[in-house]
Amino acid sequence: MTVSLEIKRLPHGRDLPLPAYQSELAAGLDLMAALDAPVVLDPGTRALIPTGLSIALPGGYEAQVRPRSGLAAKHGVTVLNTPGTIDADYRGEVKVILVNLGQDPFTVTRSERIAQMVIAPVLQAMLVEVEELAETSRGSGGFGSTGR
Ligand SMILES: O=c1ccn([C@H]2C[C@H](O)[C@@H](COP(=O)(O)OP(=O)(O)OP(=O)(O)O)O2)c(=O)[nH]1
Ligand SMILES: [Mg+2]
Repeated sequence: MTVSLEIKRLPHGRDLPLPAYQSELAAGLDLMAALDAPVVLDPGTRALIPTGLSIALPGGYEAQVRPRSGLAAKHGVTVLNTPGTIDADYRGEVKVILVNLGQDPFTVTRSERIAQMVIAPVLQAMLVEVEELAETSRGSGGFGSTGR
């Protein structure tokens, strides 16, 4: 299924290619770092990485900013707030909060693919406040109540 997405390259990202699906049926558009200078992520630290892009999603959709498994598996580098949420009414720059959970410093360089953006439908809930909720057999059991 496809949906059209308005995307704008910001001045500091104008020379970078647009994000792209890396295979025919890929779910995520890879996002690149639009950095002027490399950023060193020491172990246990995070950084807000610009992508040089802003987008206008159609109403009823969100974009999720997710880690790339290669960076996570090889370097322990992931997206801190995964999945990051891009609201349909956000017009600012898409940014990625990278965190280094590995043991070695990791250097992020310009044009490096740092995360991926998945476009997904969202429902907004219409809240209906009640005094009592419908009963279920689970009830308030959770957090391992069914065993390991
Ligand atoms: O990984 C992310 C997460 C968010 N955003 C942008 C788009 C999103 O629409 C906006 C707000 O994000 P969110 O709602 O997660 O953050 P908040 O802390 O609740 O900020 P706000 O009060 O602006 O909603 O920030 C990003 O660029 N990258
Ligand atoms: Mg918010």
